[in-house]
Amino acid sequence: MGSVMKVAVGNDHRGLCVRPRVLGLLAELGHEVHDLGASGPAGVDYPDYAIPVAEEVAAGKADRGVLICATGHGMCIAANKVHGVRAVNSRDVIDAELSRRHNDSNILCLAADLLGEDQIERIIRAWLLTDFEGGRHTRRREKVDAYEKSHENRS
Ligand SMILES: O=C(CO)[C@H](O)[C@H](O)[C@H](O)COP(=O)(O)O
Repeated sequence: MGSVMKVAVGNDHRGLCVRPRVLGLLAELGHEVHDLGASGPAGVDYPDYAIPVAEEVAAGKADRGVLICATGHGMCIAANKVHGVRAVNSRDVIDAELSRRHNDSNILCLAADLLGEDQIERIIRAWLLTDFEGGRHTRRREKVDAYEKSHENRS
């Protein structure tokens, strides 16, 4: 059992089908969930869900974020526009674990169209439990952070 975290969650219309399972899993694991996802089937736009979740994580209001759309790609692209976010789109457990161990990923994006619900659950469980390894990976992450900082407030 890992530590309890605040997890912000977002989905678009294509992620709606797995939303109940994801929210249920996070609650079952004891995490504090902030649900910012679409609750109905009407077509919506993924940036409207990715960016609020990313902003919560970047501001420290949430420790982690989980975003679900059809492919995970749109959510990942949009979330990574917010400074301080390290969003990844993971298709399997090893991929998700490596994104934590080496990249300190703080948002996990998932493809509702390409992954079954059981696979999504396995990926989320592993991602939440895996720690950042630090060491040489910190130096690399800091280079990304430094680039981001040096480009803040540029238009
Ligand atoms: O996967 C997505 C973005 O990467 C989104 O879920 C989009 O909805 C997807 O691109 C499909 O769009 P559509 O309007 O649902 O056909």
